[in-house]
Amino acid sequence: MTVAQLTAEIRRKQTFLCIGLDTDLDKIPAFLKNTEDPLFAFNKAIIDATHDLCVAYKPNTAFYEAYGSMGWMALERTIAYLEESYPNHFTIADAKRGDIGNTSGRYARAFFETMSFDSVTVAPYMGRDSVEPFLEFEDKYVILLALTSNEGAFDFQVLPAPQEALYLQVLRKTREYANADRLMYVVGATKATFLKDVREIVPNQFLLIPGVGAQGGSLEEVCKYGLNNQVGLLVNSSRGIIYASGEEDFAEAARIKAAQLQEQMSAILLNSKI
Ligand SMILES: O=C(O)c1cc(=O)[nH]c(=O)n1[C@@H]1O[C@H](COP(=O)(O)O)[C@@H](O)[C@H]1O
Repeated sequence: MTVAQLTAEIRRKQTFLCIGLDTDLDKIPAFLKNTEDPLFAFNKAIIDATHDLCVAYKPNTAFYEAYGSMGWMALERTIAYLEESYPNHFTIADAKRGDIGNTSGRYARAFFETMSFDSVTVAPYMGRDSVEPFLEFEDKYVILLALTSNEGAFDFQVLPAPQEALYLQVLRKTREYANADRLMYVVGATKATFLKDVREIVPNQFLLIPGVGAQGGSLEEVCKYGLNNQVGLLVNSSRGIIYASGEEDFAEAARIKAAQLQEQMSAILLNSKI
């Protein structure tokens, strides 16, 4: 899926919501746990209940890797189901990878070829040759960590390096990478005011914004500083949507939470005339 198609879907559906599939066996409803593939059964129900309210899904691979081959199989089934049933949704493998070039190339193959994700999250710490192998794939995107939502982001990401904060240098430097048009960036919703500086360096790139919902970030603040004239945002919520209920009504409860965010997004798009 291309960025142009993603933007068209955002406009058509009036939503830039990404739903995080951080599917945790300890949190899913008890009645699903005895089924043959509980992680996939949960994901399928959430996806079927919310697909018209969002434009993207982001499984975080940690939640699947934690269960070994059973978890990885559920991840494969989830991406295959999305590709088959909802091919107009943008898919993000939240894997936060990045290694020497030779190894990054294998990670890229895992997520873009063996599985058919549209994008993968990548840590920029190892620099150009750790990121560029991911950028070689046509119509596939790399979402680079710029300023993350957690408290520890202040340990390194904002340090002067030396002229400006490291996360701003990450943005500036990576614009020079081969196929930089396939780069998107992560900025945490908990750091919404920083988006002003981010947008000065990357006015046109898509930003993935996690941290509304369970982490307390504000959608209004994110939009105030982060929207561009093509929208340019994917705002993710995981726990705040998928664990709205731990009972049999979990999928309907997730739909209600997703609908609340979609309505707010639709109103923001209308007011800002984007
Ligand atoms: O790359 C990410 O998606 C990510 C970056 C970041 O800075 N903060 C962050 O929370 N995330 C991920 O976004 C999701 C947030 O989940 P909730 O806090 O439950 O909405 C988790 O999968 C996190 O790993």
